[in-house]
Amino acid sequence: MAGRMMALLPRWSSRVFAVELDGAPFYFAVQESHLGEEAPRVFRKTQPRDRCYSLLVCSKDRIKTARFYGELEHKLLRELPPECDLSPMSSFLPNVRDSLIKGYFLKDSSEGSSPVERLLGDLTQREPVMVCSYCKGEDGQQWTQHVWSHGGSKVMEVAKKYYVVPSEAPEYHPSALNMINSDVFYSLEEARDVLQKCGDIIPEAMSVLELLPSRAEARNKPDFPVIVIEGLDATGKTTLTESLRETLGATLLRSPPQCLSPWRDRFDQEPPLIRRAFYALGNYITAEQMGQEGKKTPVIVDRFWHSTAAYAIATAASGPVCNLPEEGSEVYCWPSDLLQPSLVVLLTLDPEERKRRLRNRGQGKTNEEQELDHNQLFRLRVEEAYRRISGPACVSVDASPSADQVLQQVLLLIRGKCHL
Ligand SMILES: Nc1ncnc2c1ncn2[C@@H]1O[C@H](COP(=O)(O)OP(=O)(O)OP(=O)(O)O)[C@@H](O)[C@H]1O
Ligand SMILES: Nc1ccn([C@H]2C[C@H](O)[C@@H](COP(=O)(O)O)O2)c(=O)n1
Repeated sequence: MAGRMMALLPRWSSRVFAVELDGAPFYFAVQESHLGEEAPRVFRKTQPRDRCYSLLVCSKDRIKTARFYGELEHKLLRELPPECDLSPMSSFLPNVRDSLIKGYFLKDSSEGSSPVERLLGDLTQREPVMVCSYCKGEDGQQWTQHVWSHGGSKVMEVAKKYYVVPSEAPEYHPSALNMINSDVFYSLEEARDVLQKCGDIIPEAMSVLELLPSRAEARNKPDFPVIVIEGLDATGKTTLTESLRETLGATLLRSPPQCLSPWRDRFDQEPPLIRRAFYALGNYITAEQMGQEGKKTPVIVDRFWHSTAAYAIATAASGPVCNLPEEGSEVYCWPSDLLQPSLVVLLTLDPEERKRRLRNRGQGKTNEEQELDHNQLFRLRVEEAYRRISGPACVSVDASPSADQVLQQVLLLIRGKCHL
């Protein structure tokens, strides 16, 4: 397995490894010769009896890789002894697109014999996982990385050994390397391709594919304006979109569209690659409805591509806002085959007022909505990603005044921009 894995991951010694401990990344690299380097910080934090391992998930089949990454975490949490700490880890070639592979860093602090090596040896044999163990040299400083292989009847053997050295933080956060067409989709074709490839493991994907337009056409502009209302949950989108529908005699649409409701929960359980492709496809179905309805009346849309992209980007990146792809990055560009609304309004709200509204409403929340509550950094990343998306960019409106005042404010914008 290690030989096959190494072929999938060429330039091993040009790779940087990032271990995330308590939300902060620790970087290291490997090299073939011993140059007397000091130990990287992640290893300096270990105790003498700790044994360290890395597991990186990769195969040529990206659906299999994405699904197995999630399953692996559950398997490890279930089967590892309680003295083991599991942290997210990744490996990448700095500034090389699509070079990021994800995995876990494992620290085993148990005393005496531990089942960890047998479990990892088993994984190496059966699954698309590359396992490495890390050993401290006799000088007490130099650490080495041992890439595992399975050798016939033996559970595992070491295929290759490298010296572990500290590495600088990369210029750009590594999560940005794989976002395009893995977290955010820029064409109907790319998103459809993902669902087509998982049809045999997720039968519901076939039902979704049947609802798709045969092709997307961004240039067929509707006669009437199309206005999208965006914002985090409980910022007042439903309240505002319903008032706009009444006031303007408009048609109200949403993304994901009603016809995808039976499968939304199912796709919410899938890893980002599949889940985000599902939401991206929802936008194309809504766009077709916008085109149809926009021939007859103005159209108001509750969430559209800004939501799909902003949540996807903010989830793929971790940590503070500076980890997002830089402003102006192609990640924030509107898909060329997706209908562009006449106006996108982003409702913004003070976090405390938003929580108050959520409490008053008292409905169940999706995992991502709960994350918005618990994780301030995630909320800040979503809000900033919304603001960075262009073509069309969103116009922010303060949603803290009364519902009627917000409506009047948005009507002013619509009349200014869309001549209604
Ligand atoms: N301007 C406002 N002032 C005070 N309360 C408001 C205002 N707008 C909406 N609300 C109340 O806040 C709560 C959330 O509003 P609403 O359901 O419209 O938000 P939403 O953005 O559609 O949420 P979600 O995305 O979770 O569906 C509701 O109880 C609603 O009555
Ligand atoms: N066009 C859309 C709409 C929604 N999403 C995702 C983003 C969040 O995870 C969640 C929020 O939706 P809500 O609970 O307010 O219905 O759905 C998306 O990706 N694209």
